[in-house]
Amino acid sequence: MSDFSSPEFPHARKAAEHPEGGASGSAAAGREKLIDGKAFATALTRETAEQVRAFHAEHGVTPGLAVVLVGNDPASEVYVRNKALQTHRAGMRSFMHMLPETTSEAALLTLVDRLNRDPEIHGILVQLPLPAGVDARRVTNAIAPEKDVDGLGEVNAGRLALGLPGLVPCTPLGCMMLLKSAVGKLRGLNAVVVGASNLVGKPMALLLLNEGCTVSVAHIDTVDPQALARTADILVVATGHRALVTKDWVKPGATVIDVGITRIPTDSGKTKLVGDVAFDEVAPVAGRITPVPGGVGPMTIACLLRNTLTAAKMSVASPDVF
Ligand SMILES: Nc1nc(=O)c2c([nH]1)NC[C@@H]1CN(c3ccc(C(=O)N[C@@H](CCC(=O)O)C(=O)O)cc3)C=[N+]21
Repeated sequence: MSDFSSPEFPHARKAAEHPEGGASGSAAAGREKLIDGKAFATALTRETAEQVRAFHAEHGVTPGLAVVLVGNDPASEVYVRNKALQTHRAGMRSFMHMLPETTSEAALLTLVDRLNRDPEIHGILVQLPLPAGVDARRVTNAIAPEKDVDGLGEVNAGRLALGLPGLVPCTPLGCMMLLKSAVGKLRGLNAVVVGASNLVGKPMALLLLNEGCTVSVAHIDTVDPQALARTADILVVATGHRALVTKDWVKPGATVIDVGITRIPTDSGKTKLVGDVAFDEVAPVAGRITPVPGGVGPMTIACLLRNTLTAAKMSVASPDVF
């Protein structure tokens, strides 16, 4: 069972094992500062796969994840296929529903209802954003709370706000794991979350609060987000504005978690992924920092698999949580 106040961190490496590189900007110091989300995610998924095997041996149940994608945005399709691949790699079953852009809200609600009743499915994720004309809140909320592996429905969001056990949104959960690994004890630290979305910013702020941080949230109406960010021992950035956070936003030694992912064209005619943090100038100032790609993104998928296993475990334990 997930516990908002004390998530398990199976691969947490203590901060002591990672001596700080100081505020110098050498390439070597830069590498030491990196928080390797990709490696962490690989280890976490390996452990999830082991637990899936043990769970199957004990209960004869294989965890199943249903992913619903509406429309044909190429980037989303790649991402959803990657999820399916990883799901199989972890020994789980994957049920893909790729629907046309013209899919109605009623059709989506009918599908979600069917998935809710399907005993082979333990986790349901409806990829966001949904097309205009579909009420995303209504669809998200139609997912049964015990299958809501995105943690975005009102029941799980409410449980997070109350500090009760439940399913935690994957991206913030992944960020917390990386933070625990990089920083160790979070209690008493100043945390600033830049961005107040329901998907990342708000649940992130609540998780940090539940861990004993003093939390501030900067958002679109915040008068001086830079000054606020500079008070942060822990700075989490999730705005979707690339390179928003420059070195002047960061207190020397702070731990910086970059959630943003924007795909931009390169000079050679290809594309590359960049974050919300101007990595090259912030890395020398930060104590520890996540890269993009290879930081938070891989953790999101690893946590989705972990949440699916958690949901499958709950389905056999018939817990009194929901
Ligand atoms: N209901 C819902 N839940 C989500 O969690 C959700 C969603 N809708 N809609 C779209 C966003 C986006 N998202 C990503 C997850 C992993 C990577 C990821 O693995 N990124 C790799 C790079 C992948 C690449 O190369 O394209 C990385 O950062 O290293 C990216 C993006 C989850 N989202």
